[in-house]
Amino acid sequence: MKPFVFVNVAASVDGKISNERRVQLRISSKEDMERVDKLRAESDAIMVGIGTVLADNPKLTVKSDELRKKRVLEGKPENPLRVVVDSKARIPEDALILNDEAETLLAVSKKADLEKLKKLQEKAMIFVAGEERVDLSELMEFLYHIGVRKLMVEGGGELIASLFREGLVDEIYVYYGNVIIAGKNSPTIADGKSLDEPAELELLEFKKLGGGILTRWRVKRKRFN
Ligand SMILES: NC(=O)C1=CN([C@@H]2O[C@H](COP(=O)(O)OP(=O)(O)OC[C@H]3O[C@@H](n4cnc5c(N)ncnc54)[C@H](OP(=O)(O)O)[C@@H]3O)[C@@H](O)[C@H]2O)C=CC1
Ligand SMILES: Nc1nc(O)c(N)c(N[C@@H]2O[C@H](COP(=O)(O)O)[C@@H](O)[C@H]2O)n1
Repeated sequence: MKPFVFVNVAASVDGKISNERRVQLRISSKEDMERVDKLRAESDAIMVGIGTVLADNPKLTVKSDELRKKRVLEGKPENPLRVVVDSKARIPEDALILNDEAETLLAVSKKADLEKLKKLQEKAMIFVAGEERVDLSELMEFLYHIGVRKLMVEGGGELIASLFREGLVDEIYVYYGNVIIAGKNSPTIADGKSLDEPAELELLEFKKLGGGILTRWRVKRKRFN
């Protein structure tokens, strides 16, 4: 069993999610950021890859006081669980995602350094899955087991591509901001190795939002290799 998995990313019109320096760029409009905050508040967990943590140093918390209060009234923690996919435990010990505003699960592989894990254990739950890289299917089963039913994936491109390759994505939201970023080496919505066959999607929704366009897609067929 696995949670319902949806991806949310903001891309330029040319499909980039950052530039060649891989710095955090604001692509979403104010209206889109509010939508993203609602999606976070409705989720049980929010996942990112270590590339995103190293580039952006995100907190992945719900920003609206009202939405956090609503979660508490519903008997949930103020913020969803944060999940970092990080085979070798490269996460800096002072990463904001390890702060005490929310619980964090660090998913590592057997390659992770045990001494570093001992230190990180004070700040995050550790889950080991996979020999070299984190075994994403095993991680999904574990998340379901601990009660995660709705998982939001916020990037980056390499993690998103792996999730598609393994047939783990149910839906994807792409917000196209009104910008062009360019750059052959700029990260895109799905990076890493290309899929053997393209993943087929069904368009569920599109609308103008702020200066850009919000699209929502369902993954029609899950296995591509
Ligand atoms: N505009 C937007 O909406 C967003 C933009 N971004 C941007 O994206 C960029 C970061 O993306 P990217 O560099 O692709 O990094 P990711 O966040 O996708 O992390 C990728 C890393 O995760 C680790 N990993 C562990 N197991 C797996 C697995 N099974 N499959 C895939 N990855 C795995 C790998 O490192 P290891 O082998 O060491 O474990 C890998 O290099 C930044 O520039 C950031 O600003 C990010 C999120 C959203
Ligand atoms: N939806 C969206 N729009 C953008 O323009 C973005 N740059 C991102 N980035 C994602 O949000 C994370 C930052 O979260 P916090 O504000 O620190 O809570 C960042 O790491 C990306 O995953 N998203």
